[in-house]
Amino acid sequence: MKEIIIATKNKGKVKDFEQLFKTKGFVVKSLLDYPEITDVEETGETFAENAKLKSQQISTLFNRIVIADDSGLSIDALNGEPGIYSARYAGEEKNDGSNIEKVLDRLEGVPQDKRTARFHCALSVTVPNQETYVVEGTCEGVITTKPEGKNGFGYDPIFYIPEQNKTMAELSSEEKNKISHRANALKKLQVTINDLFN
Ligand SMILES: O=P(O)(O)OP(=O)(O)OP(=O)(O)OC[C@H]1O[C@@H](n2cnc3c(O)ncnc32)[C@H](O)[C@@H]1O
Ligand SMILES: [Mg+2]
Repeated sequence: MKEIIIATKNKGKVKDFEQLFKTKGFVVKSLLDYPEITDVEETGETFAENAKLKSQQISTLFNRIVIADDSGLSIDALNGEPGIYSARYAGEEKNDGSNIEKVLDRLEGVPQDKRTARFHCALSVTVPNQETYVVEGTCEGVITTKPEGKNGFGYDPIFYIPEQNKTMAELSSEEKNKISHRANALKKLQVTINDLFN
């Protein structure tokens, strides 16, 4: 099995990528396997810029092909917040429950038809000292008035997908990885990854 390094310390993302890459014959390693590596500072202004920062810095460190993911939730009624600040929306501790609570507070009283939102995922793959490829994927949804479902991570429990009639957290991992922003971005990267690893 080929090994691929994902420049993330987010357990929820690692689980998604393990599921996504398992069917493609890859073993996924992440920065959770290298706790000594310090976080890459996300100084970009877009998901794509932050993903590039992460893949380029970690690829140089390992001298290996590295994929990074920068992702988040953009809510129309909040002018696109939390956006690139999704992880730390409620504070530096990056607590999913507190982030959800802050979103629901900010959307208090906003009617159902005005709670549209989308998940964004930018994936960046860097070949050491060579090129970096960036792709993006989104998934449209509606923010619920209370969390529903135990699967997934982050904002999944409040992200309702009308076509599925479920929140992202009510989907199984397999179902999520068919329709998510991460899966939609990875589909655009598949040919490049096959070329790079064969
Ligand atoms: O930078 P890394 O180490 O990858 O970890 P991170 O959690 O800081 O990653 P981001 O900066 O990309 O922030 C992503 C945040 O967006 C949210 N998010 C991203 N993908 C999600 C998903 O599939 N379901 C729910 N929330 C998601 C969640 O709050 C994440 O913490
Ligand atoms: Mg981050």
